Amino acid sequence: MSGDNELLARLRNEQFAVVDDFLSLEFANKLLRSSQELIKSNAFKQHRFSFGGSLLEKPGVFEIDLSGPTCSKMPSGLGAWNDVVNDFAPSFVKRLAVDNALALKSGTPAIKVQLNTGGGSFPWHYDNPGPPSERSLTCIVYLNPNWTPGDGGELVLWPFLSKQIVVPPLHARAVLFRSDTVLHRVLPSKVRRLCFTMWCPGNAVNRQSDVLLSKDVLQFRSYDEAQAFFCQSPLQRVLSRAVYSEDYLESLLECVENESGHEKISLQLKRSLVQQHENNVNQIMVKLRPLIQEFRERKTRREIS
Ligand SMILES: O=C(O)CCC(=O)C(=O)O
Ligand SMILES: [Fe+2]
Repeated sequence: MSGDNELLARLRNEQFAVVDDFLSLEFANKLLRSSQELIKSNAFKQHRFSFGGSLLEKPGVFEIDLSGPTCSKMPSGLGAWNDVVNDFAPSFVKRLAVDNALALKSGTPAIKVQLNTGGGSFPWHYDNPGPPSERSLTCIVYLNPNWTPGDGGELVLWPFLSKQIVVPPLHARAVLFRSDTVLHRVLPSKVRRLCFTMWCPGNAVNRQSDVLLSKDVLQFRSYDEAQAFFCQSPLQRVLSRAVYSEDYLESLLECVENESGHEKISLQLKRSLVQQHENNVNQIMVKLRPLIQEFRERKTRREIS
């Protein structure tokens, strides 16, 4: 239990935590074997995501939604994944339910098993981008006993205006973070890479003060004070795409243009993604230009220091 308290303190103070040996080696290996059965029976489906009104494929990323209606009908069954759904995940949520800030809802969280191959990546994003999402805590668990540097597939966390943290997807390692304040991406994976994610919903996410950037909120006495505020507030999501504009676009194109897909995206789709991204950024700039410019400068200073 003291382990849980330490974990919760880290989540409160830093908004993320990396936990090695999160699973026993025996359980991690069992999950790996069940995943291999599921791969053989073609149970993993193409991952899709929406951007600017289009539903796009992430080439090289496949998944099984363990909360979905189809998973009980898997040809070979879920094997050890049943233990995650019925026992491991709900007891994990129960252990962390003491934390008032996360205010986790009890029960089984949403769970996804994910397979990346041949260059599959994720662009910069928040797992909880705003209402109607109820995600409070993300917990990703990696199942890659043979991962070595050079394989790619690292998770990169980017706490607001802070340094990037690159996390190798090592076997039985978990990465936990607040779904509404931790910007992150996944680097292209050159080898087969497995993980599962538990998204735990909370009762206290996306309150008005987390989504509405009013004039009252913007009464800062200094940019240092503003930075300290946005670092810990989900309101950073309003600014993030403009502050990290180049990084968002570069990672988005890297993700959808991955050539392991059936065909390269058309020039027309690429243009419309760039346009949509620029529209989003301009909408933020029109309202908050001085603040964004200052934060962009602070970001650059951090990168070169
Ligand atoms: O594959 C990972 O390490 C994380 C994937 C992710 O960010 C997501 O599913 O939202
Ligand atoms: Fe994510």
